[in-house]
Amino acid sequence: MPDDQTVTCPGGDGDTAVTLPARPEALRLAPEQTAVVVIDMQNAYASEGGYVDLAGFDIAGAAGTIGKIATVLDTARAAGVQVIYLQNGWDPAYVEAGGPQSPNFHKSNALKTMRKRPELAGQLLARGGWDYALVDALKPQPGDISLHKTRYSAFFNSQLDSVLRARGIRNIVFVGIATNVCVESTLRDGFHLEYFGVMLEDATHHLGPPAMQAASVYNIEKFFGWVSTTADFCGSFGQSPKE
Ligand SMILES: NC(=O)N/C=C\C(=O)O
Repeated sequence: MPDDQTVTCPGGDGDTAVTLPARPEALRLAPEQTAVVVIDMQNAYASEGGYVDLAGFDIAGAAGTIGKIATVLDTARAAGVQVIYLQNGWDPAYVEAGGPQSPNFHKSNALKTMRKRPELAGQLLARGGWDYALVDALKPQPGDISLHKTRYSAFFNSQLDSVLRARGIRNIVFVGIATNVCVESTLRDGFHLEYFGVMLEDATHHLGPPAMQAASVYNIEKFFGWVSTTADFCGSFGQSPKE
């Protein structure tokens, strides 16, 4: 019977389900129908000398998310929750980025930074380069899935939807950078594709002023999904050892 305090997500009425404390409601989640999606934990977004640092954003808070995400992923793997990494960027010739006919050409701060500083051309978010690579502390483990994306939403022109559907996964736990850009874009698209999305607020980091993190948390809690924490995720799924 549905109640206002707990939402039973797909699979959440089965024997394996755990209760994840979250806002505005707790969630009943089955590990085998849940994935942790790690958004863009690349040097570009989390390391000094990476794209967002060079573009002038404050990345001081980004390092703190790395340890939180590592803890979440250890717990997820032990509980049988699928881990999926996304990496944002383009081919080294930037064909996938689009030219002047694409809004991405005009809005991507990576492309704009490279146009302003030609000595950086070919370095930012180019597949195969350091900037595109995942941070050393968060390398995929056997059984994890790695996917590429070329725009903010991980659902757009990627394999994410089919990878999830092929495994019967309907619930997504989001961690990564940036809360207000790629995390929120993906969670919103997931909502429209009927995925249940929950963001771990202390395992994400925003781009721009702190109000951006608060705005995304508000949007997600109020309109698109649920918000929880690393400690609550680990407390819930840590009780759920894989068979
Ligand atoms: N990963 C992200 O949220 N990216 C945000 C901006 C960009 O990629 O330019």
